[in-house]
Amino acid sequence: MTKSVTLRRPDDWHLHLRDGAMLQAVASFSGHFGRAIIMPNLVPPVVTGAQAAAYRDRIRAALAPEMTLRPLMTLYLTETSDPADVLAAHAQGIISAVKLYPAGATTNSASGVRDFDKVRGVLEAMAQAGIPLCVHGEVTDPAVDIFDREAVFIDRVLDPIRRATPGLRVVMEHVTTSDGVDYVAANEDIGATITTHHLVINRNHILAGGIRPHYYCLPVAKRETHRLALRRAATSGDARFFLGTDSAPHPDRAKESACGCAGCFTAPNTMSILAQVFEEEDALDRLEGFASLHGAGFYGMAPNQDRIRLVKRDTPAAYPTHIPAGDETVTVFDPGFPLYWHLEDPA
Ligand SMILES: NC(=O)N[C@@H](CC(=O)O)C(=O)O
Ligand SMILES: [Zn+2]
Ligand SMILES: [Zn+2]
Repeated sequence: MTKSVTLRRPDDWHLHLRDGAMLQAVASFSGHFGRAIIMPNLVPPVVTGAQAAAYRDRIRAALAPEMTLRPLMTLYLTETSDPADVLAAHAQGIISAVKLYPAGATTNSASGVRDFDKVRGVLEAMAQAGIPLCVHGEVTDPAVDIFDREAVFIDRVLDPIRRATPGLRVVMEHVTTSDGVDYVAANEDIGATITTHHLVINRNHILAGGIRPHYYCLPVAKRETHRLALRRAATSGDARFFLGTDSAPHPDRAKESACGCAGCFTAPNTMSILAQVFEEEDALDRLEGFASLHGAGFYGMAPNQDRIRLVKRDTPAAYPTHIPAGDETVTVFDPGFPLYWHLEDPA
């Protein structure tokens, strides 16, 4: 008997679409989502409401008319961000959230925050207005081991910010550790996105038997116990955990380098991989919550009205291993197993 699962159309609560030729190349691969929170770490970053509106329009123009994706924009928080501009952009419906990058923590984060006291005014205004703060949760202290940077961030930065700013709604983006999962599960006014790739790979995939740049992302994948904790959280039914693919395309040239950059491009095969993961966890009935309901609930939005169907067939689903992007190529995330779950859209 053919296995299948029908879901409300899923949303992606953490997505990088880039700009220019890369935007043109990758946008359609996320076209089947209902909505996506678009990350603002362009060069230069999306800092003002006007920049966010212009970027939103470039994204809309890159999507074919039949695509369902609606971009939900974010502002990149800097130490000089103007609370009035943030509030106005939200009041005008241009932005859905603000993104906090600790300076130097990840791709294009140089304009991020060094001194968290400097953004206190913006965070207080956001708490008042109910604007969520999306956080890249890693410290940048070179003395802290890269595998510990998420756990240390919770103690040194995230928890103090939340205590100092009651009512601030925080999304711990791309949570990668059991420490992160436990912190979210124990608190209110907080949610967490979990990526597709962190449900599949642990740190061995990056380093054992040769260095594999296409599995390198930030936060870096941790040891197996953490991957298992993420799987439990994603399949738990707890509404604080929801899908944010963090699909983050880079040209192969930039990843296959002596100093390769961080990011996995998972947009093309995310739904097939997630169906496989949830089937392995005997939790296919919870995929809809994770991918289609919990995130919308956190952001105070209704679920999408229409549905998609995932069908398990005898033959693997076809997806490209690489895609062209201008003069470059981008490698699609390889989960390391064949994908028998096919996306049927509409259901
Ligand atoms: N996740 C990544 O490894 N990279 C992201 C940035 C980010 O989300 O931290 C990117 O923009 O390439
Ligand atoms: Zn990040
Ligand atoms: Zn990201």
